[in-house]
This record gives sequence, structure tokens and C-alpha cells, in this order.
Amino acid sequence: MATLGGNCSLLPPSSRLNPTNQQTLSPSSAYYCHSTWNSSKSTNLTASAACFLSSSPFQQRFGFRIEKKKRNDSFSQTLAVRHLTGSLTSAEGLRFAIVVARFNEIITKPLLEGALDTFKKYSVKEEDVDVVWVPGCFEIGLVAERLGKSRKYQAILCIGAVIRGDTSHYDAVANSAASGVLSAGLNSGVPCIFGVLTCDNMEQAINRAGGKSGNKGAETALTAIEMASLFERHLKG
Ligand SMILES: Nc1c(NC[C@H](O)[C@H](O)[C@H](O)CO)[nH]c(=O)[nH]c1=O
Ligand SMILES: CC(=O)[C@@H](O)COP(=O)(O)O
Repeated sequence: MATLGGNCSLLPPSSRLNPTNQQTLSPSSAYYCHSTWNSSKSTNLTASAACFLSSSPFQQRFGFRIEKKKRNDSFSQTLAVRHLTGSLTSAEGLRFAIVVARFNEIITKPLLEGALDTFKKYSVKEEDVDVVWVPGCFEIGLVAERLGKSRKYQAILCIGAVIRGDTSHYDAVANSAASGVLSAGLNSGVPCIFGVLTCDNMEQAINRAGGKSGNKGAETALTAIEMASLFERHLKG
């Protein structure tokens, strides 16, 4: 919910709505104000106060008309809120490192190929990608952190596969991999993306490495592009 009131930048200083005129706005529909005096830009307002705002005395007083337009997103954007997002369509020029575990290579190789194919589709150049092999998932975090701190890459993808055996070893490796990748991102300030499968059996892993559940390596690459772009566009330190 948003309130249209004293901060409405469309209104000239002399005609700001006073507090008693403020309307509580619902996120269900959008209204476009066409100002005749302020700018040629249309501004998206979220409002249910249609009757009040679009009545002709309002138009005469404030000099703009309001058109109702059904919105199809699930939440409202207000005049005051900026939405910062990464883009998938401007990946050219971004640099990525991929840390990939050799353990369960029959799974990690197709995950890596999925990631590389996706980079190609999204215009990331081959010379902007470095692949670093490590023995197993346990080693990924350390290497990812070093690569992040090198400042050479906009994001680091971490690829591996932990597959449950008979003992609790699985839990130790899977948890270490997850916390290692998380720490690498937090400590380096560079997005480190978690592309490690944690599966109960080989069948689950095959399904996620290009089988019937898709290729999680490809998904990891998309996440990496979005995060790299988000940081480049909006969160540069
Ligand atoms: N069991 C799995 C491992 N184990 C190896 C460790 O990751 C590590 O290389 C070793 O303990 C030496 O430090 N690695 C995987 O990637 N996947 C597994 O299922
Ligand atoms: C987690 C593993 O994949 C594995 O190498 C350990 O298997 P196990 O628990 O049977 O020793």
C-alpha cells in the first residue's frame, strides 16, 4: 500500500495535496498521470483513488488527466521506490570464473558444459571465462574466495556433485561446500554462485546434469550473469 500525498513530485509546489486529501492506494491497478505542465514523461502511479483523482475538478485544478491501466504484476511500484535488477541481456564484457570439482566428473562435466553453452547464448566471450578444476567440492570455497579477491571476475560459478554414500561423509562434504561458497562470496564481495548438486543417488544427479530435470549448470550460469550485472549496474563498491 502506498499513500499519495505531499511528496507527489508531479504537483506544483502551490498545489500539493494537503494531508486531508491524501488517499490510500491499493496495488491492484495502475494509473498514469499525464502532466501538462511538469514534464512530457508519463509517471506510473498505483492507486485505487480513481474517482477522486480523475474527476474533472481535479483535472482542472492540477492540469493533468489520469488514465486507468490494469497492471499484471503482483506488487506495486510507486513513485518513490526504485527496483534495482540485474540484466540477462547485457552480459557481453563481463568476466566469469568457474570452479569445478573433479569428483563425480561424469556429472560435473555436463554441468560445466551447460554453464559454458549458456554463457555462449548470452554473448559472454570464451576469453572472458576461466575454468579452474579442484579435486572435490570440499576444496571449492577456498579457491572461489581467492578468485573473487583477485578482482578479475564479476562472478564465480561453483560446480560440483555430492552423492550420498553409506556414511555421514555426504553431509560433511555437502555442508562444507555450501558454507564454503557462501563465505567466499561474503568475504570477497564478489557473487559466488552455488551450483553444487546434493543428491541421494546417481539417478538424481544424472537427471539434473542434462537429464529430465534440466541442467543445473546452465541455471547457475544464468544466476551468475544476473548477479554480475546487478553488481555492475547498481552495487559497485
Ligand atoms: N564424496 C564427495 C567428495 N569428497 C571429496 C572431498 O570433496 C574432498 O575432495 C576430500 O575430502 C579431500 O579434501 N567430493 C565431491 O565433490 N563429491 C562427493 O560426493
Ligand atoms: C559422500 C560420498 O560421495 C562418498 O564418497 C562417501 O561415501 P561413503 O559414505 O559410502 O563412505
